[in-house]
Amino acid sequence: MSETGISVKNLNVSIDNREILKNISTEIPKNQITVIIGPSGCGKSTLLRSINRMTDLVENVKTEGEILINGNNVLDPATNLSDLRKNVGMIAQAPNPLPMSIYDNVVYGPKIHGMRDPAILDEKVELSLKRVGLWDEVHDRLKDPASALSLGQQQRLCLARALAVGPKILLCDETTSALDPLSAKHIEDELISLRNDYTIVFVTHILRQAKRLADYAVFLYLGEVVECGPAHEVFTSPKDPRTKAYLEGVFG
Ligand SMILES: Nc1ncnc2c1ncn2[C@@H]1O[C@H](COP(=O)(O)OP(=O)(O)OP(=O)(O)O)[C@@H](O)[C@H]1O
Repeated sequence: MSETGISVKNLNVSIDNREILKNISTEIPKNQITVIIGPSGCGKSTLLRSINRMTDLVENVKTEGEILINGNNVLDPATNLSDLRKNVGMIAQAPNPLPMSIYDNVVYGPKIHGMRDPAILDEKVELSLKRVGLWDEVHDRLKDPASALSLGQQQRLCLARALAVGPKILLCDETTSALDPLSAKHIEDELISLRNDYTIVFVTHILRQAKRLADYAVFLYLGEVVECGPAHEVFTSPKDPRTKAYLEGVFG
C-alpha cells in the first residue's frame, strides 16, 4: 500500500443548501497520478477545489469534514491559505498566463513568497521551464509576452509557473481540454514525467485520458464516491454496477 498524499474524511460540501459532495472519504496516494472521473455535475471540480480551499470563494458554500495533508486539516479555519497554495498548485482548464513576459510569469509566485535574488530567480526560470519541456522553445525570448505563445505552450508555462513555487501537490482541472491533441499529449507526458515527485490529482471526463494517466482512480457519481482504487482495478474490474455502467458509456 502506497503512502497517502491527501486524506479526505467525511467531506460534505453544500452550496445554497444544496448538497454537492456527500460524505466523501478517500485516500489519495502520494507521488502518483489520481484521476477523478464521473459524469458532468457529479462534483469533480468541487472536490478538487476543496483541496486548495478555492471553494471558499463560492458564495453560500458550507464545508464539513477533513482534508488532511501531512496530518494538517486544510479545512481548519486557521490554515494559512498562502502557505497551502504554495504547497498545492493548481492548473486550470484553459491556459491563464498572466499579462506579462514568459520570465515574469514563472518568477511571479517565487517573488510573492519573498524570493528576490536575480541569480536564483534565473535558475528557477530555467529549471521550471526545463521541467515542462519548454526551455528549448523559449530560452531566447524570455522577455516576450506570454500571450505570444501557442495555447499548448501557454499551458506548459502555467505548469512551470505552478512548479516554480515548489508545491508537493498539483491539482489539474481538465487541464488539457482547451488544447489540440498534440499539445494535450505534451502536457500528459510532462505530468507523467512529474508523477514520481508530485502528488497529482487530475479531473477529467475523457475516459481514454484517465486510463492513460491514472495510477489511482476515484469515481464520483451524484456527489458520492462510488468506487476508488488502483486504476487498473477500477478500469478493468469495477466492483460497483454504476462504475461499470459509466465505463461502458451508459451515462456520461
Ligand atoms: N459556484 C457555484 N454556485 C452554485 N452551484 C455550483 C457552483 N459550483 C458548482 N456548483 C454545482 O455543484 C455541482 C457540481 O459541480 P462541479 O463543477 O463540481 O461538477 P463536475 O463534476 O466538475 O462537472 P463538469 O464535469 O461538468 O465540469 C453542479 O450541480 C454545479 O451546478
